[in-house]
Amino acid sequence: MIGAAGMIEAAPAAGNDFVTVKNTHFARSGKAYYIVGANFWYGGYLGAASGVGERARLLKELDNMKALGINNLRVLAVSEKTEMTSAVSPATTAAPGQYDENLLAGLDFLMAEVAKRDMTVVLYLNNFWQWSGGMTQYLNWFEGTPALDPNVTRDYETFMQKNAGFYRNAAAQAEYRNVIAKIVKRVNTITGKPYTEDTHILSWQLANEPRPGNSKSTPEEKAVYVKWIDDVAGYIHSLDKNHMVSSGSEGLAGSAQDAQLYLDAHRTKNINYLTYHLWPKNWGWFDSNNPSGTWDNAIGKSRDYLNTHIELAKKLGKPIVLEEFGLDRDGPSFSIKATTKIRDRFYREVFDVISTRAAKGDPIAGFNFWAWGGAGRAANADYWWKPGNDFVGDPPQEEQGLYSVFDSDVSSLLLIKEYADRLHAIKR
Ligand SMILES: O=C1NC[C@H](CO)[C@@H](O)[C@@H]1O
Repeated sequence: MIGAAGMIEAAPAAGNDFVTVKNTHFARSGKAYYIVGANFWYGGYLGAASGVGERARLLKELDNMKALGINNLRVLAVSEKTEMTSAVSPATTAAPGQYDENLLAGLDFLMAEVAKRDMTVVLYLNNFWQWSGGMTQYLNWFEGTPALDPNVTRDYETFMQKNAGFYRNAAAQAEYRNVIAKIVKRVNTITGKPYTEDTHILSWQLANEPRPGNSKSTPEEKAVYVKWIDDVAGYIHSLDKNHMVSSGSEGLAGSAQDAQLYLDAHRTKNINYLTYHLWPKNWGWFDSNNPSGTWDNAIGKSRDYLNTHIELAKKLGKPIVLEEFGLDRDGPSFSIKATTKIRDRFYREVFDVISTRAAKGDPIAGFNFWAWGGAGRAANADYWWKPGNDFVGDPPQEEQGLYSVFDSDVSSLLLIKEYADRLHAIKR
């Protein structure tokens, strides 16, 4: 369609209303809206017209996800240029005020194609981790400290404690707000539509997995974190009256295991719904070199984690989205040839808890598995990403194949389809 502005307009999609919160659920065009989602951090990268862009692949990935019943994508909106080898390049912003228009237009293209398929997108505006530059890169710009790559320092506790300095650094926060305004107030160069008017954006998200500090976060760090979430979410709402805002929190694992902190950080009216993530291997509950010996521990703790957060959502009276979860391939192996029997069993366990409690009316808004690898393939024998390689579900700070769900993982895709159908069938 050629719109009045002479711009190419996406065909009007079915549900042309914003997703909103209705009591403790999502609603859209008067109906319940459940997220059956994929993490697709690189969706905007594939949409670029040149350089890293692979628009033909993007269209195929979106069609394949749509066919499975996937209706939502969680996407990195902004990356920061950095010296760190564990980070993606190129980056959306090379320095304060300098932007890569090719990548920004890639996000435009993604949003235009998402609209044609009536999907929705959660766009996160920063990253607590280093794989897109993120908060440590802001501190390099404004504190002059080296951007810290935990893959190099092997010291996550120090990384997390120093990264929390981002919330207190006034110059970094000012630039972060400039970047937020750059994206939120953008006009899509493909459709001519302002992002604030795009009903296919489900929400803006402060960052990927923001944490208050490390596992020993102090009361002062926690107070700074709670205020940061409230202030930045309020700032986004001041720019955009239409869309929801979420934090991107992992839940208790990202809140120093402090439930009161998680509640305090998400009580504000500026946070419209809750998020949590589930990582049994990352958190040491599951040892993929000893699967039979650690499975019971992993699945028991995972079920507890799921149910605990649904209960926390009840306490706050807000919907909650499980927006990341994953497990590695059998072996363990990064190879696409490896089977995924254990991961499929884990996915089914997670889906069963989510779909059963959603059907009962619990404040569940859906899930996003981590992460869509699709047609992407690891390029190097050591499975590490290098500039120019395919993008897969695993960002550059992890082996390419660790948690990705590829288009050849048929058993996993069928499982996702099975549970997509279940969630979409829930009537509220
Ligand atoms: O946000 C995230 N959570 C866990 C993923 C897998 O380890 C990781 O790749 C990503 O940084």
